[in-house]
Amino acid sequence: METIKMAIAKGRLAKYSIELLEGIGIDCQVLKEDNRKLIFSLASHNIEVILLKAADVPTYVEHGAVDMGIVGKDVLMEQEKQLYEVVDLKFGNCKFSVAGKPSNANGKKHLRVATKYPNVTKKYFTEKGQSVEIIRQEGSVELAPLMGLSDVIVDIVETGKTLKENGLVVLEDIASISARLVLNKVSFKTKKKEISPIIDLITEKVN
Ligand SMILES: Nc1ncnc2c1ncn2[C@@H]1O[C@H](COP(=O)(O)OP(=O)(O)OP(=O)(O)O)[C@@H](O)[C@H]1O
Ligand SMILES: O=P(O)(O)OC[C@H]1O[C@H](OP(=O)(O)OP(=O)(O)O)[C@H](O)[C@@H]1O
Repeated sequence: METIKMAIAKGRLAKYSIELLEGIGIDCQVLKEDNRKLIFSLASHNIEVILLKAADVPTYVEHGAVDMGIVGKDVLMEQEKQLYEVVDLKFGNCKFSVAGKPSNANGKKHLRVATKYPNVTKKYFTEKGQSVEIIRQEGSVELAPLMGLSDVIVDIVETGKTLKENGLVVLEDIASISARLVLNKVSFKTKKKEISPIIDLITEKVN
């Protein structure tokens, strides 16, 4: 049996990803130990797990550095990498929205939009025929309209708390987001025997 290499996003999705693997009978105790290791061998199932930044998961999967990965749909939409998206894991639920001050800039000919997701933003407004200037941010995107840097933002909304506490409102919803199981296209063929049972168990577990 060949080893299956799996990438899991650190951060918000890690805990749920580990719970999912445990839910299908894979012992993940080593992943819960408080250390700085990044590669973990789940020997009982011949699986190697690597932990990395969410935004790097599709790169590892596309290049075949790992066979499969767990990552948010937001990251997949932004990056549009060549990989197979096989299961909606139904955790990490949130959405992409356009948000701004209640007295928003709708109707403006040219909209300034602050975001961590320039590609998603560009695609959305292009499809609407709205001309935009995209102002790339690394975080705390909600600040931009408050400080006059942008007219609106495109960001992730989960509970809506961040928007509310900063006096912003959702103006338009763009897409629903949840975590996805993704596969390298070559591994799907060459390691089908090892990968298929895991996909089946995960599919059964989340549905
Ligand atoms: N409220 C939320 N804000 C951001 N991401 C969320 C939220 N709820 C669920 N998610 C999901 O969790 C993933 C982000 O988790 P993580 O904590 O790694 O994010 P991050 O803040 O983008 O990380 P980083 O610090 O690496 O920039 C997203 O890709 C998304 O799919
Ligand atoms: O609707 P809510 O439940 O309030 O969640 C949404 C917020 O969470 C994320 O920010 P994050 O915590 O990742 O910080 P960031 O601003 O540094 O991106 C996102 O960018 C929103 O700001």
